Amino acid sequence: MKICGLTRPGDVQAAAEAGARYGGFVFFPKSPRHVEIARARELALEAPLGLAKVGLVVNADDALLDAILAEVPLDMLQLHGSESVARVAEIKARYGLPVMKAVGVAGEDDLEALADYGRVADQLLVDAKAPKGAALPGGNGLAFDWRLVANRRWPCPWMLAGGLTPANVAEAVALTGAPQVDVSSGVESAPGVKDPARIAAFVAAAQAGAVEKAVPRL
Ligand SMILES: O=C(O)c1ccccc1N[C@@H]1O[C@H](COP(=O)(O)O)[C@@H](O)[C@H]1O
Repeated sequence: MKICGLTRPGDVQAAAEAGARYGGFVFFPKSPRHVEIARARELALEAPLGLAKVGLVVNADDALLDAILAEVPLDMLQLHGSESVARVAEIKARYGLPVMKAVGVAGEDDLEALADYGRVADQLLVDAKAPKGAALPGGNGLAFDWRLVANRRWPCPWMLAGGLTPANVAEAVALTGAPQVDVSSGVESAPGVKDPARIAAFVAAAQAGAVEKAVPRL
């Protein structure tokens, strides 16, 4: 499980204590979850072992990636813009870190891109496609039709994202068979403010969904 958009030390602790395996830091100034590099460094240094630190960027150039990685000890990069397949491969080679590519899904036509990116990325993040004109390419609290990706396999591991909440994540996991899930706005009390109780409820519900998938109720 990944909890994205951590901005305060308490968020990092809450994610780790709930059992999340990944914590995300957003480097995108338009986002209410944006963190400056110095702040992200402090948060990353406080993260307990076992919580992989993911840096989320949107169409970042090398200068920005150089600046982030010079300061912040990240374990993975999440590319959440319109980066091409070639750019994903370039970033992976240049920085030597695992790369997760986010792909927005609204219909069947979007699934081909997942296969293409899946051949170069280490992970795929299958998110809802942002509406035209949206300020953010993700983190909008919008879900897509999960039946589109039910029981799908791609060349690399994948995470389901987009509009997940403590109330719907069990159903999303049970329906899709997603091996991992990612959430941002669904575990907040206000934009950019994570809620420890919602984080704990989300992780517990996602685990319940995985059990439901493995052992369906009769
Ligand atoms: O969280 C953000 O602010 C954000 C900004 C820019 C790109 C992506 C962002 N978040 C990612 O989007 C998914 C879905 O978010 P939500 O759960 O629907 O709010 C999230 O998992 C983040 O990885």
